[in-house]
Amino acid sequence: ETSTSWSINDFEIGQPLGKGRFGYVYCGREKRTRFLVALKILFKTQLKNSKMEQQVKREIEIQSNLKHPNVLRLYGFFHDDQRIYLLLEYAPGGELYRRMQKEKVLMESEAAGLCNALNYLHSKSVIHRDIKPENILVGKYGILKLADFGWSAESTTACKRTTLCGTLDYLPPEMLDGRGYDEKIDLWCLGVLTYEMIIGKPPFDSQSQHETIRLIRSIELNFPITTSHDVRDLISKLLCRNPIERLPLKDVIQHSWIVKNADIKSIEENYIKRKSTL
Ligand SMILES: Cc1cc(Nc2nc(/C=C/c3ccccc3)nc3cc(N4CCN(C)CC4)ccc23)n[nH]1
Repeated sequence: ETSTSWSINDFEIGQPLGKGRFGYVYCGREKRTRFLVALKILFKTQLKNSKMEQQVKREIEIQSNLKHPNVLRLYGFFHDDQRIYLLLEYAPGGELYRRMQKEKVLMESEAAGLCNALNYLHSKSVIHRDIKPENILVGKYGILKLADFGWSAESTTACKRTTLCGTLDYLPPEMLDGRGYDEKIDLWCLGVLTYEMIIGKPPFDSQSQHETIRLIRSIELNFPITTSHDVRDLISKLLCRNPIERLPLKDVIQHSWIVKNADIKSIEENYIKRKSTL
């Protein structure tokens, strides 16, 4: 936590983990302590051309003072004449959406952890605005880590990006109607994401984007018969067309399903138990 100024020479760079919008993310290790990190390397020239310096500055400001087990830590940053380096927490489980493709459904406890993260963000008046499996990493014991704050806070470009990337599944009705949105958008996305993690596909999934939009507008919610009553109850209270009817986070984290599933300890215990049965 000291304000030491790091340099790239303090780290051994491992294999690239992925390519973000403005540069690569590598696994890295701090030489002295052998502490694993994820190094997000951004090129200054690219940022300048796309006027993204503000965006990156905001990502750094927001994420560096967020400290929560379900929010990916930004430990610090440094730069040299060509690059900016973000020192991010290393999540050994990889990307959630890849894991969902492999394992189809997750443990209810892991999905519940996200509500705690969201509640924490809103208590710090941060709106994530882009909650979907692509922006979530899997930490130790399967604990989910909300990442990628490049689109949070006031940035209005989020919705353009979401539609650009074609993942309509997470768009709430107010965005489809071009109305304004506020932090209640995160509640809608939490409902969609919880549904997708428990059931294995998004609630308004369909072959055509047109049909998805129709389903979002009409909020046709169908649950498999195996879905537990309490998670149905929670999801139905989050996926309300009218944002003010959505269950506020303070009630979400007291919901029977969350209380039963959310605490980190039970996630760790379940995870270790599950690992031993595999
Ligand atoms: C910031 C960060 C990443 C991270 N960990 C990981 N990120 C990414 C993919 C990252 C990425 C980054 C930018 C764009 C696209 C993907 N992939 C990962 C893949 C991992 N493995 C090990 C576990 N295997 C099951 C899957 C492959 C482990 C950690 C990963 N911790 N902290």
